[in-house]
Amino acid sequence: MPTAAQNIPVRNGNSANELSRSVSNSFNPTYENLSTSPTASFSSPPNSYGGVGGSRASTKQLKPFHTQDIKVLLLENVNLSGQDILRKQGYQVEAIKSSLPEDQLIEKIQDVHVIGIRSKTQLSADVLKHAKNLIVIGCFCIGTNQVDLKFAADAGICVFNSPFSNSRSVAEQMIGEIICLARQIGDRSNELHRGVWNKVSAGCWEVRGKTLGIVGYGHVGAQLSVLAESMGMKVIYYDVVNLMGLGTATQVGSLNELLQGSDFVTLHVPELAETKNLISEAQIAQMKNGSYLLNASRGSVVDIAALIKGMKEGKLAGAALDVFPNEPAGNGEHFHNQLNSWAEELRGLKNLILTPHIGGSTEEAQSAIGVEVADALVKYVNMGITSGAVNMPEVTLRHLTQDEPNHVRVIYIHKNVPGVLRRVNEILGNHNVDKQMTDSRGDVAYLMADISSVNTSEIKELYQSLEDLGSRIRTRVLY
Ligand SMILES: NC(=O)c1ccc[n+]([C@@H]2O[C@H](COP(=O)([O-])OP(=O)(O)OC[C@H]3O[C@@H](n4cnc5c(N)ncnc54)[C@H](O)[C@@H]3O)[C@@H](O)[C@H]2O)c1
Ligand SMILES: O=C(O)[C@H](O)COP(=O)(O)O
Repeated sequence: MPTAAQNIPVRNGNSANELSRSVSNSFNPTYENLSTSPTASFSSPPNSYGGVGGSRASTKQLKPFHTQDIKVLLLENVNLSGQDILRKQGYQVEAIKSSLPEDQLIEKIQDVHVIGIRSKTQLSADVLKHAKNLIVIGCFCIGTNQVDLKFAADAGICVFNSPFSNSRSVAEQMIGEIICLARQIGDRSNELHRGVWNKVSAGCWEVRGKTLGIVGYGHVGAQLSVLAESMGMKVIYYDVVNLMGLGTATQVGSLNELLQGSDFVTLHVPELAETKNLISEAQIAQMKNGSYLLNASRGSVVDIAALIKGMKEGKLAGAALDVFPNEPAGNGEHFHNQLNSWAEELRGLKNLILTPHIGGSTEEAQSAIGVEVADALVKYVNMGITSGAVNMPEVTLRHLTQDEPNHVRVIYIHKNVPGVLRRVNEILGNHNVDKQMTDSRGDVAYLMADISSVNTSEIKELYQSLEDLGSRIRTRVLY
């Protein structure tokens, strides 16, 4: 088995590197040569990568093929911490600061193996169907609503995110905004920036003793709950799941109960069909007169026309919006009616804090997310490990060691239908299956097996036999 580029026979005057590149260019199983490996070379990992479990000295680093062939596209200014991890693997990394218009995204996604995005880039089925080589998507953020997770799973594309690394940052922003709204600090600051001294106390309040109503008591909501209580606020929350309240926070039985009892309402639910316009005219009508509404979840969760009405009528004393139904691809002067029809009207409202989706935008959060998601991508690309995946079963195996030179790791993503394991094990059965794990999630199942005593020619045969099964979604053989 070739274990390094220099061991590969040189054909047609090509250098070993050129050869290894040419054999591994096609990553998609539907392509000739393709593969995820039968014809590929093994390259030693850079020192940066510690692998999974066990001591570094004994771990055998698996690579799907020559790392230089792995193309990674990172959009939306993914933090350098993540870019560095991927570059140190030797992958080809292109990093772009903004998201891309759909036509450019489709063009670029066609030949990448890995894509990293944040909340803005829409990876719909229409886009993903062009991604012929894509094996994995990294959402360098919490939300994954921007990705068609089902389409991706059915196409054998694994999706990872960072479930909580920016939760604290969002919670702290909420605390800052709650105080700013209660004291009208945004308006006073804007006035003074214009040269106007306007010292008022009317309609300005302490937050101590006021009730905060949190809708969605997950990672962000729970962090916020603790911070708010420490400032002397009473916390109630509404969630579709029964959850234990932190401190003295109390769960209420309905959204209306929360709206009726809160001085401040903050929204921390995911974007779902059920959360679209969760807060509209009828819900605002339930809120206390002179209360405040804050949304840092997704733009679809609040009906903005209803919010504008509530603000103009004085039902709401203030609001803070960090997210919007349509958000620009990058930085610049974009917040006008062409983007969202009510933008100018919003800009004219008093005691309304508008922020450009920065809830998770802190140095701490972005650098932690960069490391977390890039690590998950490397483990998936190099070793097939799906721990933390949001659309595939979570499957992992103890690592192979240097003492196991003729072992290969087989990954078989397949339709979750009866009889597949029997057929796969018939194929693997000519070898010793050292360890194996399989799990399913919905229509898709993921099998990982380490088999021993496999020679180079057998790898291709093994691969082809698995590819020929009708249940196949994607086969990868790593060695
Ligand atoms: N503004 C930002 O920069 C920023 C940063 C992080 C997260 N977010 C958004 O905030 C959302 C929440 O983040 P999180 O980490 O707390 O998510 P999470 O998954 O930990 O928590 C979400 C909670 O909402 C609950 N929920 C779901 N549907 C609900 C409904 N209809 N009514 C009430 N509760 C419901 C869930 O049961 C869960 O407890 C994310 O999905 C993301 O869209 C925004
Ligand atoms: O889903 C998230 O984590 C937040 O909405 C932040 O998204 P961003 O990384 O695009 O700022």
